Amino acid sequence: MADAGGITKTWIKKHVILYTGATRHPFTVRIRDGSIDPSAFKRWLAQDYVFVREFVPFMASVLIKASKQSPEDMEVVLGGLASLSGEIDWFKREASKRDVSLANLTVHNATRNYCRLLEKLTLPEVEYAVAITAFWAIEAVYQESFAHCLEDGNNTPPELVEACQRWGSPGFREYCRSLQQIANRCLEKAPEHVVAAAETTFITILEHEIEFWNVSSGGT
Ligand SMILES: Cc1ncc(CO)c(N)n1
Repeated sequence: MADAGGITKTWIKKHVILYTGATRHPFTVRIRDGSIDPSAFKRWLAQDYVFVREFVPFMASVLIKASKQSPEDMEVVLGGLASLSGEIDWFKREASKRDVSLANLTVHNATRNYCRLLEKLTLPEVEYAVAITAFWAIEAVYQESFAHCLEDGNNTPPELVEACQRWGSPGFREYCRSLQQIANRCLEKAPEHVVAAAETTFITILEHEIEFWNVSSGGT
């Protein structure tokens, strides 16, 4: 990924085991190999619908913090927030196509725990540098995971290509790069304790992403 370098790039290297665990998880590698079990994809679809609905207030909280920092930051975050309305519609259409009910869903523990983290990160006392780093990390994991399903040599089932393109497209890669640049700039100016909190949050997000993929793969 042509990333923005900076502090976040050093964290990707420092925590490469976790980062690889989140961005090359068996769930998405099976999509790329064409060996994904349809029931696993349906499980992921339902759980990610729950996640994306919780992602909205978190992104709104980042937008508020960004608006106090810089007009450019606010516009990048606003672009992401604006796309969520269409994303929720996409989940509903996909669920309907695949006979996945989005009503009375069983919310798995990994999904519930990840949503609880989002709620904590939404709080006003969470520093902007921590919040924007979290936002970038969450988006970057999906970007790298699904871009891999579209790269040369993939055997991704045709009916799953659109899902992979949602997060694996060059446009989404550029959006993630913009978020990474903002995070790097904030971290360069941040006091040490804030940088430490952002790194801890980065690690925690990778752990939650791995647990979330595990559920889709049939884990607990
Ligand atoms: C669990 C999860 N992480 C990241 C994204 C990217 O928005 C998503 N849709 N779901």
